[in-house]
Amino acid sequence: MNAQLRPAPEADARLQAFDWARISGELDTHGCAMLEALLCPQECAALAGLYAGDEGFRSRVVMGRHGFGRGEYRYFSYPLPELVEELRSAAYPRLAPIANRWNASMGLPVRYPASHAEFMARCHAAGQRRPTPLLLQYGAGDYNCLHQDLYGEHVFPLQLAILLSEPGRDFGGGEFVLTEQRPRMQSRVEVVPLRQGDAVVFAVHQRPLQGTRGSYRVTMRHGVSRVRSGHRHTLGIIFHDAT
Ligand SMILES: O=C(O)CCC(=O)C(=O)O
Ligand SMILES: [Fe+2]
Repeated sequence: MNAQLRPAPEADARLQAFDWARISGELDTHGCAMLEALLCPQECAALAGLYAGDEGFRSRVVMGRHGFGRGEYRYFSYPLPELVEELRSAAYPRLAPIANRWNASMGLPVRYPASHAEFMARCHAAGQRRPTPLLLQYGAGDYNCLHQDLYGEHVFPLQLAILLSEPGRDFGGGEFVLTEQRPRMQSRVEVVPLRQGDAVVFAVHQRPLQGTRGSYRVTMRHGVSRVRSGHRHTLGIIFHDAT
């Protein structure tokens, strides 16, 4: 990798501290893995605080207007806040080998380049130029329906969500949930017990599942259960851009 393609050293070192063999194993087994305390409380508060500002976003979506749930989110504009940009480019090279392994085992031909800059070039060349990292904001009664963050032909199959608020103190309810729909079987649900600053890395839409008769594809969706009290903010880092 040349210098321009290399992720920022600070974010890279922070991610390096996690046990990637464990994360990779949990992704294979469960379709998600936690990265505890990826951000400190000050960083969480600073990021959540951006939500109310007038700058740095390309659009705002009120979920209730689209049947997406209740609550709202804003997509960042480029240039992304430094920390978001750094985490996106530093997390990607650790996830690309997992994504490539998953595609190989699902019989999918797409392979992902080693650096996020190279993957961005692929997205941008295909007209997917709009940034997808976002901040979400929920109040009492809000929720996020099960969904998949697909924004065009090019999809990176893993994404990150970082909880910026502290459960029990800032909000109640509002659990991050994932469902896994297996062919001709009943669906499985997973609740991810995030605390403030924790990240979850999870499958965007499909993942391979090792069965007794080989590997098959399962369909994943994620969402947030009803926030029962208080306010909850999340940072979402999606690696493909949008049309
Ligand atoms: O608020 C959450 O925890 C879920 C956010 C989400 O849907 C995403 O980051 O893609
Ligand atoms: Fe999402």
